[in-house]
Amino acid sequence: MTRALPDGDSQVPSGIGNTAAGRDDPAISVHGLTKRFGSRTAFSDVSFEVARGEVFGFLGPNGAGKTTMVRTLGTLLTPTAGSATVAGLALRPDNGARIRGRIAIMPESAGLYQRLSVNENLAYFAGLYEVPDPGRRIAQALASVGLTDRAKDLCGTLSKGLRQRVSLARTLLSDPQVLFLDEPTSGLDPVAAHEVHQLLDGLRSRGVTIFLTTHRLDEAERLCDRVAILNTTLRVIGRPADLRDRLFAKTLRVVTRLPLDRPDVVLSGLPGVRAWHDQGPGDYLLTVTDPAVAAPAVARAVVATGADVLSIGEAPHSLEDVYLLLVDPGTTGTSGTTGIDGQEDR
Ligand SMILES: Nc1ncnc2c1ncn2[C@@H]1O[C@H](COP(=O)(O)OP(=O)(O)OP(=O)(O)O)[C@@H](O)[C@H]1O
Repeated sequence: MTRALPDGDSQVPSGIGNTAAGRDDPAISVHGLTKRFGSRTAFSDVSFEVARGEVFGFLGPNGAGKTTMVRTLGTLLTPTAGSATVAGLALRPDNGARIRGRIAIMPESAGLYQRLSVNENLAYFAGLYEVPDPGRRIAQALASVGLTDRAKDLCGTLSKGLRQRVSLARTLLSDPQVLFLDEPTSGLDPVAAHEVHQLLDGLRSRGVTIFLTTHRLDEAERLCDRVAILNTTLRVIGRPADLRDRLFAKTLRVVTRLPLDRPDVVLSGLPGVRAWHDQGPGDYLLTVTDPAVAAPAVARAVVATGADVLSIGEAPHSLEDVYLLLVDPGTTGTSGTTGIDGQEDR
């Protein structure tokens, strides 16, 4: 699904005649993009690609540049340097209107008129976007977010989760190829957030490309094909599972009822075991090359000493571990990091 961005592939097609590219071309292609506000750098020299139909997560701490990236790719801000294509069009001022015709942005705050009904809000925005056949489009968008029966309610009377759904319906009016969602579940309770996740699953199955910023690592892990971690510069890109494997050594945790008498003798030199240390009485963390090879060997060796094994299993790392390691290395002292040499495009 993803395409590499090889060296020298920085040429963005020029000319307003850059019509939608072929199905294999990326939905978003960013090369060396930088945005500064005066002396403040929001993001610098960022490169990545998002495939068509991909759900791409953009993670980073406060002030990392996520919203600025969304606003830049959404043609609301002009980049300071670098180039990009969005929905098959070069990111240039003279392409702004055409790009906006192919994308939609859902900002962090819903931006709805509280004293207008759901229907009136959507009709207003359909007019603004010059959506053809607005009545049908509004009905479709409302059905997509499960709000058909709330169409006449005033937006001001809706819960935050329902308003977020109206906001999502608004972005669907123009039938976008690429949807930018800036923290779509910010401030929602778990049930409302789950509903938004289900809606995004529905959009994914319809082939919409989704560019999603979030602080919620569980959300990124659950929804995104790939994630990028940004902190002014891009730190890493990859599938959540690949990032965990790439950044952390595999570890096995072995817990015995009583501490082993000679763990150094028992655990050293076993197949697939590279190193070990104890985390407490009868609690051992082993760095292994392949858990499937190491676990049976470790189990046999420990049981052969007469010890009772209470549990043995792979110690998982979460996307949160990856995030903390890259964004704030001081917060992790975890074992077995393999190190990373900065940004990586796949
Ligand atoms: N219009 C602006 N003028 C000046 N500085 C700005 C402007 N917009 C953003 N910035 C600065 O750019 C940097 C990146 O901001 P941005 O809002 O993109 O971060 P973010 O990752 O979205 O943060 P958060 O997670 O807190 O929403 C910050 O230092 C911010 O203060």
